[in-house]
Amino acid sequence: MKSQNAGHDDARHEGRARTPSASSGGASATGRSDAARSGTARQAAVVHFENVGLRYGMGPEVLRDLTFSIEPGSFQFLTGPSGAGKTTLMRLILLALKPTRGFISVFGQDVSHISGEALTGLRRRMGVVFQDFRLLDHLTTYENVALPLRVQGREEATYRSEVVELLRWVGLGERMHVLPPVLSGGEKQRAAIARALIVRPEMLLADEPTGNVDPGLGRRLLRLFIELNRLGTSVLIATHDLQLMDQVDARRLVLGEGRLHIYD
Ligand SMILES: Nc1ncnc2c1ncn2[C@@H]1O[C@H](COP(=O)(O)OP(=O)(O)OP(=O)(O)O)[C@@H](O)[C@H]1O
Repeated sequence: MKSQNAGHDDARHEGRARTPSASSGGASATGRSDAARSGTARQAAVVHFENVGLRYGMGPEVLRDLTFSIEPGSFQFLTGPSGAGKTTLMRLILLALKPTRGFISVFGQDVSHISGEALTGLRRRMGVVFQDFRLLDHLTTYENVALPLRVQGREEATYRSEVVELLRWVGLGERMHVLPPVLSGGEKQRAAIARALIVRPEMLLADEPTGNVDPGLGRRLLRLFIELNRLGTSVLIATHDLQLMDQVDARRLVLGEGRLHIYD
């Protein structure tokens, strides 16, 4: 594995993005400038950050000069000590926070001056597993997982078997008709994962998705994320769990002291 400070990582990411002649410097044989190629790399990336900084209120900068891309169909872990800014970075990607400085694009779209409607459209393309699950207590497990499909306006008859199959897969077949308050922490986590996966998102963001489950189930959930990734979804998993990360030879984004280091 090699480490690179994400702040000096542009050339590698341009090479990674599927742009012709993206690895050489200056004007290329195609006649396109570095700036033009960089623009294409941004458009090709699912997420692109350039010199992004974030501070809460008048506090110190929590994230500094983050420059990196998440490519279509890629799989990566986001890690770093407690308080390093993993959740903050996820919230920036989710467009729940605005950066204090720098540039962010999501699905090729500059999000600095985006309308509320366009923002909702971009968010719908992402599946999210929050650390605190965010299940609705008055809906059953089945209804929670089916909710994103209902919001899309789909008829229950078109998705019922899909939802039931996914619930069985995550081991909640017997718990689909109960309300979240009676689920265990691990069961809530699996329900939250199923709800994120049911829409087959283009990008999945998961904050500590195996934090409340035993190692066996953690491996099973990891396999589910890998399978989703094989089907084309870009996956970003924030975790402290070294054992989990050691099971996959995946890229690691490591936050420390406000900076991002990337290990491919
Ligand atoms: N809403 C907020 N207002 C002010 N400071 C905040 C806020 N949210 C987070 N912070 C601070 O920003 C820093 C990064 O927090 P964040 O939750 O992103 O870290 P983390 O890496 O996800 O931590 P953990 O692994 O413990 O979940 C911390 O110092 C935290 O105290």
